[in-house]
Amino acid sequence: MSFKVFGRTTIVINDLKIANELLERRSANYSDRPSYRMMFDILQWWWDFGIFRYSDAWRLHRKTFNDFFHQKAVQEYTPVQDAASYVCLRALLKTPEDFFKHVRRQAGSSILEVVYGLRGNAYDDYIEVADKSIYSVDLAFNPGHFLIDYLPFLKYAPPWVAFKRLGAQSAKYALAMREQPVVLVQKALADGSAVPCTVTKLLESQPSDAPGRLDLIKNVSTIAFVAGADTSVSQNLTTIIALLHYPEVQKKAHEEVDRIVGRHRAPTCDDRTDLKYIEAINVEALRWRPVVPMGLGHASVSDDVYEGYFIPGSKYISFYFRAILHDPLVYKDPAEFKPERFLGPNSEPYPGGAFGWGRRICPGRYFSSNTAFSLIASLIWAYDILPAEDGSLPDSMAYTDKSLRQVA
Ligand code: HEM
Repeated sequence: MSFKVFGRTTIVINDLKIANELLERRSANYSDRPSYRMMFDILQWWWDFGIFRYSDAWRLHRKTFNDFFHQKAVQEYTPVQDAASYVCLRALLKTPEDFFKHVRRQAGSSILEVVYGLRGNAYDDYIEVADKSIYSVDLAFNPGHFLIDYLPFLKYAPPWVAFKRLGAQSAKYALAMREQPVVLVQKALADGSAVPCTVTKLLESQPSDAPGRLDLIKNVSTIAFVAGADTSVSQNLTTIIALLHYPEVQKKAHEEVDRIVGRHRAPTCDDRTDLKYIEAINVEALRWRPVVPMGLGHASVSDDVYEGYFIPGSKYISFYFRAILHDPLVYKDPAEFKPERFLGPNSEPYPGGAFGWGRRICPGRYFSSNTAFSLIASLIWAYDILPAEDGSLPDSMAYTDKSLRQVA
């Protein structure tokens, strides 16, 4: 399907076969991004390589990021993620009413510790700044939310226009969020108190006079939190909602954890290969309520033809994940939460599209799978997840309408 808004054509992919063909097999032609003018020019997220055009600058950022987050590299971080899950378990016992905050801290604090070596109160300071910037960006990723993405000349609109005022408020936080933690790490390195982390490794491994060195370090470190924290939280909250709505799934998960881990210790990421049912629960959560329901836009580089359809270059490619990941021809009873679909000899396909496709596929997916596993396995081990005392359940469809799916 395609449609035109203010002369800009958007092609919507809603079929797994087409997504695989265009975005995987022909990914050299479909790895560009549309120009996110609101984010770049107004909200000052020009450092975010997730929205860079397909270019050498993007390749350099992506490679640098990937050096720290590829499948093998993330194994080094699992003790940090497991420790964050135990902190969450204890916090839930003390103040269960702050449930959302604790689940968010598990994902956010792991990233901040791995990337900047930040611990304790430094997490709260950072969150305060980041939240103020991320709020507007969630809106800006929604196609069509800001007209400037279709009418770039609006960049010259006067400063009192609503989107400009919003931009002016949140831009200073975007820049502070990128700047402050790296400055803290530099100071810690200077006084000998730095905790080894991605930024210390980058600062120490690159010659201090290399052009653009500090910008690159700031850019790749900032994106880890902004792309990785709330996405993981969304997945984890979806899983918790599913466990409430499907008590039989929770029962099987309890049985698996009791059988394989037992009561004498809590689970860790090292149990991932053995706790297959927990693993399947996390995968099913990604399919059931995809975290980024419309993905991140791709764009074609040059003209192409697919099954007789002409696809011109520079066109915006969007996704309808619900159609792809709830296709009844691929997933039986797609509306049901059934981890079993990923187990056994006739298992259904892994919903990898939830992390995107081709050269732009989410480079944080290995890290986030550990975050999800660590939290859900620990919660199952420690608690029964039950409805409220009055028996009510959260609405399993109540999410916000932002680009990132968030429990309402
Ligand atoms: C449940 C968790 C997550 C989900 C569902 C998710 C999903 C996505 C999706 C759909 C994209 C766009 C892919 C495309 O354009 O084809 C993306 C991009 C990205 N993600 Fe994730 N993500 C998650 C966690 C993370 C984490 C933990 C990190 C970092 C540690 C991260 C870092 C990134 C980055 C840097 C990009 C931009 C890639 C590029 O443009 O080259 N993500 N993610």
